[in-house]
Amino acid sequence: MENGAAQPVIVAIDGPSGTGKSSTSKAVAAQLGLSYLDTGAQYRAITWWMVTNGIDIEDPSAIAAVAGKPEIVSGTDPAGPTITVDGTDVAAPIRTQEVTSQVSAVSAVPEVRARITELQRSIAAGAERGIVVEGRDIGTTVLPDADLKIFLTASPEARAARRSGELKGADVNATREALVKRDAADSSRKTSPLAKADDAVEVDTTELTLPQVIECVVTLVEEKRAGK
Ligand SMILES: Nc1ncnc2c1ncn2[C@@H]1O[C@H](COP(=O)(O)OP(=O)(O)O)[C@@H](O)[C@H]1O
Ligand SMILES: Nc1ccn([C@H]2C[C@H](O)[C@@H](COP(=O)(O)OP(=O)(O)O)O2)c(=O)n1
Repeated sequence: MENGAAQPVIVAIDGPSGTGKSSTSKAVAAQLGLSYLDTGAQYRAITWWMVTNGIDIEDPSAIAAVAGKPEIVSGTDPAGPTITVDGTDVAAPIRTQEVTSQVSAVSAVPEVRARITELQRSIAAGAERGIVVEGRDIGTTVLPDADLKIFLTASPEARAARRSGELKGADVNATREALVKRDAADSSRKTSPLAKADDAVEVDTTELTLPQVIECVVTLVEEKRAGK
């Protein structure tokens, strides 16, 4: 790699839940010495704040009115990503079932998306060596000029099995249903829905191991850097 080190590289990784975005993005960023941003964690953090402050999640105008209030800070070291809201570490509470079941409604509100998108762009612009940003609308909306766009997919069965494994034996069928419902909500919202960018490389991870997916993405980044 003659010229790789100097140029910051921006990698966008999108896809539905359980396709391997977080694990792949973190590992690719660590291997290549890049920063890492989990944009889902930011939407979860603002959702946690809404829930904690008793905002009516059924009322988009109530959410919009306070969307600018919480201060969300993301630490972008892939070896130990962090997330705080108004200085409080929320890494654990943003993963509760309560937040997971409300996050699609909160993240569909345009004022929420505008706020979080601005934050994401400024984090990406400040990453000196480059960054891997994962989410749902990174390649289409947040960073349309990314150097490389990946869209991860996997069958609902594979995704549910992976997630229920994580949730220590949660029922696979219930997990699958919740997953499919959230995908439908995320894909059908008006403002920047979950979608594959026209110029994204689609990688179906159903039959691939995590190390295989990581190797595939690292190779694609290295090819980009080498100008292929
Ligand atoms: N290709 C794969 N094969 C098997 N398990 C995987 C694969 N990719 C990810 N996983 C596992 O599936 C779970 C969900 O992965 P994660 O990276 O959190 O997905 P996402 O960020 O897309 O929701 C994690 O436990 C992860 O270790
Ligand atoms: N760029 C993004 C990232 C996430 N979201 C929303 C929609 C998702 O259902 C939630 C949670 O995302 P997250 O990546 O944490 O979800 P999973 O880890 O895949 O379960 O946030 C979004 O609207 N736009």
